[in-house]
Order: sequence, then structure tokens, then C-alpha cells
Amino acid sequence: MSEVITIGEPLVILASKDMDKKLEDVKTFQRLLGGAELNVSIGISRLGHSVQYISQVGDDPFGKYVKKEISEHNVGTDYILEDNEHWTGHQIKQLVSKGDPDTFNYRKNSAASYLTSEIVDKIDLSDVKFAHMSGIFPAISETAENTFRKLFKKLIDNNVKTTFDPNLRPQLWSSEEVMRETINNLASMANIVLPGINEGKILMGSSDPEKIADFYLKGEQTETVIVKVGPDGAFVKNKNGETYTVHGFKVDHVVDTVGAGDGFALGVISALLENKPLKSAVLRGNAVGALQVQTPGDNDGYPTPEELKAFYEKESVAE
Ligand SMILES: O=C(O)C(=O)C[C@H](O)[C@H](O)CO
Repeated sequence: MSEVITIGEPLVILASKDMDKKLEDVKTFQRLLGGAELNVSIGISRLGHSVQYISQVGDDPFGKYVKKEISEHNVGTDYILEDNEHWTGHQIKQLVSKGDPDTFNYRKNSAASYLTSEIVDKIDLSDVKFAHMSGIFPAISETAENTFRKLFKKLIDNNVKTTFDPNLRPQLWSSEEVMRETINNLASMANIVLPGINEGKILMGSSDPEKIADFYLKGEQTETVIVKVGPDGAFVKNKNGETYTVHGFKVDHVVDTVGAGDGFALGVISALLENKPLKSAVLRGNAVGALQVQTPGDNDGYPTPEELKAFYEKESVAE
């Protein structure tokens, strides 16, 4: 039983401790936990909401670490299966003084990529108000894509509100064309679509936020599109043609940009769960994104309710 549900692949992140070193030259790594949809789950839980994370890990030390950490973050593990034939996915990540870090994935044939669609029949949606879906899980294998689509259909049939973050990972797709077609098709199944401007450029050929929004508003289930425009915040357009921009927050020192988009998604979802208006939810998305980029891990900057309140006070804004 939970308010939120999501599906994804957890990754053990081996984060470099050697500043600005190429991945092949790094000598010391720190073990952290990541995976976009897991990041969202961790942040939702930190803000006091219940969440179940659907996935599969290997019967290996990384799988055991991942499951233990997930429980410690108070994220539900009811739908995390164990596969004793495949290993848990992992990733190595650079430490950079500026820009986005280089990453390399060891996730081909991972345990999560073998999560079959039978799991979907076992999922109880009775208390679920939101499901967060992202373009990563359907990219990791055909099996994962089938499971993802079956879940999406069940969510629609049960009137569960859905958010969809394209989360482009070109290295996981067989071609850019397959990525574009699949992601755009999946986006049309979601109520709220959360593309970034760079993703818009790749997926529909424009970096104009309104054009991106208009493109995704054609989706069958889509009611609202929120386009992330980086430090400037986010542009919102809904089916009624209403548009507005919600400002971002200035960050003096960016430590690591990874996890900011997930922070945005969880900020929006958690605020909507608390019946805040969409504008406030988008502001919270921007706030959580800004907090996340100030920390080295993929999810360690997500706030508790008290930390979020303190951030708003410091920024002199009200939600
Ligand atoms: O889930 C992935 O593909 C990752 O690369 C791990 C990170 O935690 C994720 O990118 C953050 O969005």
C-alpha cells in the first residue's frame, strides 16, 4: 500500500573521488546508490510520502547492498524481486569541477533487465495516487519494455495519475530513431510529461519550450507538459492553453548535476500529493533540483520537509 509507485533499475554508483580525472584514470571510488526512478522514490519518501519501487536485483553483494539501502530510505520493497542468474547493474561516475560528469554503465543483461511482466499482476494499486514512469527502464531490454508497457496500461485502466520523464540514455537504445519513437509513444500515455529543452531538441526537433509542450500535449492521455529550462526554471502548458514559467533558483556552487531532473519530478509529485496547486508544485520541483546539484551523490541533496522549509525561507519565497 502506498501513495506512489515507480519502476526502474537501481544502480550501484561508483563515484570517483579523484577530481577531473578521466574514468580510466580514477583510482578511488566511493560506493553510492542511484538509478533515476529510485532517486525519485528516495526523495518522495524523504518528504514523508509512502512509495513502492518495482525492480529486480541480483543475488550478489551489490543486490544485497541496494535492497538494504532502499529499506533504510523507507522505500517499499514489496515488488523488488531477486534474480540468481544475473547481476545487479552498476555505473562508474566522474567527479568534475564543472559541467556534467562522464558516466559508464555496467548494466547490459542486468537482473533488472530480466524483470518479466508477471510482476504487474501482483501490483496492488488501490491506494496509489501517482505513478512515476521514465524512459530509462524501457530502454534496458525488450523484456523490461514489455513489463513497463503492461504496467502503464494497468495504471491508465485504474485511473492512476502518471508523470513521465523521457530521461534520455542514448547508449541504452539500439538507435536514436528507436529511442525517439518509443519515448514519444510512451509519453503520450502519461498525464504529465516532463521533458528538458535538450531532450525536446532530440525528440521533436525544437528547443522552444512552447513548441515542445504543444508537441506532447497531442498525447492521448496528456493534460500538462512541464518543460525544464535548466537554471531558469520550468515552462508549463496545459490542455486548456494556459501557459506560465516558474522561476528557478540560483546556485552558487554546482557539485554534481546528476539527480536534478529526478529531484524536479519528485518535487512536483510530492506537492501534488499534498494538494498544492500546480504552480507551487513546479516551484518545489525547481527547489529540489537546486538542492540536489549541491551534493556529490545522485539523491543525497533531496530535502526533508524541514530542510525544504528552510530553503524557501532562505530564498524568501512561499510555496
Ligand atoms: O538511472 C540511470 O540511468 C543513471 O544514470 C543513474 C542516475 O542516478 C540517474 O541518471 C539520475 O537521473
